[in-house]
Amino acid sequence: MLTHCSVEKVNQELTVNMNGQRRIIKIGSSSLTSPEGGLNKKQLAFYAAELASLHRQGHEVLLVTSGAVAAGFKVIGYESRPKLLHEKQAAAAVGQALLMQAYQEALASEGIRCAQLLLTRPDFTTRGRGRNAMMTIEELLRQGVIPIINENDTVSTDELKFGDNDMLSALVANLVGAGQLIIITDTDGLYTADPRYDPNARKIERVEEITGELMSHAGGAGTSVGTGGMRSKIEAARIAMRGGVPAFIGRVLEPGELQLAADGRGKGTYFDSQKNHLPVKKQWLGFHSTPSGRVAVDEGAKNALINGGKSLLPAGVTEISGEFHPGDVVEVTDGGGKLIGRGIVNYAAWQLRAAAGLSSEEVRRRIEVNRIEVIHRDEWITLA
Ligand SMILES: Nc1ncnc2c1ncn2[C@@H]1O[C@H](COP(=O)(O)OP(=O)(O)O)[C@@H](O)[C@H]1O
Ligand SMILES: N[C@@H](CCC(=O)OP(=O)(O)O)C(=O)O
Repeated sequence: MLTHCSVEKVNQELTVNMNGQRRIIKIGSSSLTSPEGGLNKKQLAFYAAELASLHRQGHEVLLVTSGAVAAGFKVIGYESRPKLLHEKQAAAAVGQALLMQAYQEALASEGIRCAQLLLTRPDFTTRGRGRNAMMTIEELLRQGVIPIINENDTVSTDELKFGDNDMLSALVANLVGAGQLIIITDTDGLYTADPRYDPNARKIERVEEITGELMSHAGGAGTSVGTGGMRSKIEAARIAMRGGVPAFIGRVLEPGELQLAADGRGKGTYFDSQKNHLPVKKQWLGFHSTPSGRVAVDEGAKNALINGGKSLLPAGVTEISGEFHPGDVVEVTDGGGKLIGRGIVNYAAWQLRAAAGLSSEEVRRRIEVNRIEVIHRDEWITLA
């Protein structure tokens, strides 16, 4: 199967689907701050002008920006980017205000208003909160305001974190049904190896599907202020693609380059959206929900779920961990503990412990359950 184009094939094949006018732009710390800490205001003003230009072209523009920790740590008195959670939170609390002030001033000089949205993971994993965030964003866009989004670092503990803002940008892109996700970074796209270390690394212009081989090309962060590196950007692109949103990862350094990135002519790598993208319910299940437990299944059930498009029946269940109730999301693994997917479970954990390994007939005789399927195929997503 074709995974990514050869470097020779390049641009003429860029038939990226970018009909939607709604663009999510993600800017990383390394593009906005200096390694010693503090905002690079000139650079930030440049991006603001690029956003303004895109906005004037009639696009609905949403910005996901990092930089709060990097902007704030020096002001607090830390010598380098802090590692401890409470220090990062303190730095972000200082830096976020500086970051917003800088965007607000820069965009105002372009005649554009902006708004701050600070989100945490539960804003996506709890359906009502996700809807509220979406309604707010919709109203801001209707009023011509650019929403500026960052993680709410002050209240995010490690378990609640998105991981990094690359992931946040993909979740936002799916939430608002964006036409394109543009991840701006300090390198002009994805290479076959980290170009900092491998002079023979070749650029990949276009990706149709993200495979394990492609993931293996990607390394960690390039600078002391960046966090996720190329790997987290590809993960973000994967989530956007599965949600039907095409993505771009690359560099925007000269005036007009953001528009070029939006037009399919940017300096970076383009990721196609998948034709059979997931319906919203399955996106939520796969990428936004928080599993309450784990269910291991045997090989027959694994095959039925992944290849047969079938529901999971009690007979295929071998192990249960965690406490869950009907309607909760559980992770499903194979016998070796490898994740194969997630689904909405119809049993409480205690019921499933009693039903595991039994035929459906036997289960009906012994336990009162609303549905015999442990997970119905319509409430299942394969993640293997
Ligand atoms: N295969 C690869 N192709 C391109 N860049 C890579 C690759 N692997 C690792 N990188 C590194 O990822 C860095 C970008 O990630 P990061 O430092 O987290 O930036 P940001 O702050 O923009 O999120 C690049 O500077 C680059 O050195
Ligand atoms: N919320 C953090 C984001 C950290 C982060 O993800 O950074 P990056 O890898 O530069 O996008 C901040 O604003 O500092």
